[in-house]
Amino acid sequence: MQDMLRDPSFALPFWDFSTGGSECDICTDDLMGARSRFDSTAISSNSIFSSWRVICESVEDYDTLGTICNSTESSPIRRNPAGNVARPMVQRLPEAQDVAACLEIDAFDTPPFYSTSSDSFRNSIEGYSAPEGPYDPVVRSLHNLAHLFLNGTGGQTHLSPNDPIFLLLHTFTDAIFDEWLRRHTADVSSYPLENAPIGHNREFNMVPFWPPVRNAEMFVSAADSLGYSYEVQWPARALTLTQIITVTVVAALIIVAIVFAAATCVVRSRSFGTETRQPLLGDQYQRYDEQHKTQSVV
Ligand SMILES: O=C1C=c2cc(C(=O)O)[nH]c2=CC1=O
Repeated sequence: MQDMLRDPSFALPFWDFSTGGSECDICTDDLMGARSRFDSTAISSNSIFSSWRVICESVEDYDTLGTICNSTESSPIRRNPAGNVARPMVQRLPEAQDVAACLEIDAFDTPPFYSTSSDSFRNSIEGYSAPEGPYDPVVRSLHNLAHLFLNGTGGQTHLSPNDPIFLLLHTFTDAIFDEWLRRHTADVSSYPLENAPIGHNREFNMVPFWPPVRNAEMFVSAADSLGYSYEVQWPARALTLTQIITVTVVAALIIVAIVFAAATCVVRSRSFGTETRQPLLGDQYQRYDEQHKTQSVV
């Protein structure tokens, strides 16, 4: 893209959604559009995106027209970040620690290679399992949570690409995948060969790319496949409770050992000091009688 644009400074932006807060930090008029002051679910008229219109809004048309989308424009983009009062769990964005936890999962995917998989990096980053891996039907995390947080056009699967935040949300999601590939030096053999949902097995084509691209071909870093890399400051993993306890116990033992050693030194130096100040001849002392070759205490 840099070559096509003849702009070596061109870069794909990403939205680090792992801020843990209830603010959409990119929802400002100089970026993706602030909230309208007159309608809490609309984009401010100061933003170019307030004039954007949603296409492919009618799911019913998919069936009746026999086409995926006829490109007719309908309503404006809706967005009400953190505003889903009926679902408090999606009122806060993922935490940086969620990203760190997800990056630690070893297996790319686990049976049944579905939204119910546990200990699967794929399902964790997608956001259907807890970031650490266990599947929980109630949980929404990372990518899914970022979508649902937007609470509007960007939160509905068939509409979300209409909100320009979609691109930024997905470049960050892809950056996490890229970092996972780097950390785990993942081999394509960890990508399920069969039994994943249609389109998701290793040798299946990625719809809708043309010419066809197989999933296996994209299981390499962005630098190797597409010639770009991400500039992200990855969060360090917080210590687990076991690690905290271990560190605390070891630190306590070291402190006890130091205190004991110091106390021993003090006691020794004190007793040494007392000894040195003892009179050479005390009240009693030994006397040697040269004449009788005997010793006696006086
Ligand atoms: O656009 C999307 C909207 C989503 C909502 C969920 C959910 O977990 O309920 N997941 C989504 C993925 C999307 O891509």
